[in-house]
Amino acid sequence: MSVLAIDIGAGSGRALLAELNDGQLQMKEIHRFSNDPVRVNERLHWDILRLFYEIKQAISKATQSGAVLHGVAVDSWAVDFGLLGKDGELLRNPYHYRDHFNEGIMEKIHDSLISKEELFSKTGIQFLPFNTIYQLAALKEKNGDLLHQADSLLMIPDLIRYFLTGVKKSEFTNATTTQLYNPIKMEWDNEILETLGISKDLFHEVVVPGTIIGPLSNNLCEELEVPAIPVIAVGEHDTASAVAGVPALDESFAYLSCGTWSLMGTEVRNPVMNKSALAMNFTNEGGVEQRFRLLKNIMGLWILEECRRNWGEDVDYASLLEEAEEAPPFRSFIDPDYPPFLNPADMPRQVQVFCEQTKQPVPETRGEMVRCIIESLAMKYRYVLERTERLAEKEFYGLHMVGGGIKNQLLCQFTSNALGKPVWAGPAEASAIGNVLVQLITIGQIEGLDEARKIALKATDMEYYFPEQKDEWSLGYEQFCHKAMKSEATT
Ligand SMILES: C[C@H](O)[C@H](O)[C@@H](O)C(=O)CO
Repeated sequence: MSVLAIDIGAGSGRALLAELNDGQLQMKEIHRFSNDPVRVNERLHWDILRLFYEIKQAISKATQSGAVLHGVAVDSWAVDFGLLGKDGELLRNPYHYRDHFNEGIMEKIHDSLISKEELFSKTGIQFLPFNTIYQLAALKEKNGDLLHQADSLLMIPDLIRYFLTGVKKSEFTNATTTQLYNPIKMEWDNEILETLGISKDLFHEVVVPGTIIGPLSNNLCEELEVPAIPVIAVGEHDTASAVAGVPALDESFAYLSCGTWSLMGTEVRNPVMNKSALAMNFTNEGGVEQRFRLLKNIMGLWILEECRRNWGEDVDYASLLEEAEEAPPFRSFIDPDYPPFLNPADMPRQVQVFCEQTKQPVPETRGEMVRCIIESLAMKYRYVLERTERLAEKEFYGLHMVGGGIKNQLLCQFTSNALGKPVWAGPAEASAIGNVLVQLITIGQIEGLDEARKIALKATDMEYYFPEQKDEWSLGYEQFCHKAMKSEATT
């Protein structure tokens, strides 16, 4: 019984054809495509119709390979959405969360409409300026017309699933990232929507991961000449699928999902919505089997990707990492979550500005810059893991690192050094694998998540990193906290 997993990240998408044979997961990547946001005048859009075209290619390739598909499912990044008109048509290409359209809205909302304390007590979600709630408030302020025309709001995977089936449903893990969903009541929070003046009629029934939504639409079956393959809602927030794909054998473990973003935290049975979680700006995003992901967003490898884009894409990663290894250690640090790093015009310059403003040596060479970024990420991982342990009231022996970022072995080693703990790295395709595993659970091939993670471990070539130069890195961490994190010293 084969399934097809479509995983769309901020930079690229992939389709994995998979099945379970004698308890062994067999997977084959049958389609890979780039995900290129499109700027039109000032606005930054996702090219959603192109992404749907690529997904149709993947379904064709899968069926032409002779596989009999018992499920297809999509996962992608969070917070972004599409609006449908009363005719069921997409009103416009969804905005990209890095668009400057949302700037200043979060402060306005909390100064005038609802306090952070009240919003956190209802949603348990971290405050990030691009959360769906602020994107909607920005639309209401700057383009209320569009909201009037709108009949439905669907998150990116919900929207693609609607294109596949014609059925409008919202999936739980992604719904929680909107900061409009109440995990205690397990429903959209109408009081928040009322306060913001956003119609609750835009929102659809929320389904949990493992729900079969329905077959591919007749139109699509005819167009692609494929059977009515069941479409399954999995952990559609890619980080939720990544956490489902973590090959952990312990009930409680620490993970770092490392890609464009770094998401660090642990898995809990109930959301942690106390004063400390609010003060440390942690989030409680929904997980598979109704678990919750207590985590924190860290800006991640986006900073390095943007430097590389600025220096020219022909600059290969390997030589950048070699130059970084040769650069002097602990020369200067940045706080990766310094807000201007979200989408600056010139990332290398922005890193230099941070070092100038904090009176640290300014990285001049690419090696110095890349080392500064990777060391700072590793130190921030320690900073966040210590706070995760405080909130979870548990010390973690080591860290599971998953996602494309584990291909950066220097980052994995520096992370182990900074934490002073072992790092177990793999799988790189955790989101796609988590997507596959939830489909296989849904069609009865695997009993549940715990068994699925054992199967993920068997299917993964794990890499192990052990801490080196512990004393030097502890001193380096003090320098990081003093130089780069002093504005956050209180949390
Ligand atoms: C905005 C980010 O996409 C989101 O916070 C993150 O969790 C994600 O979806 C990473 O792919």
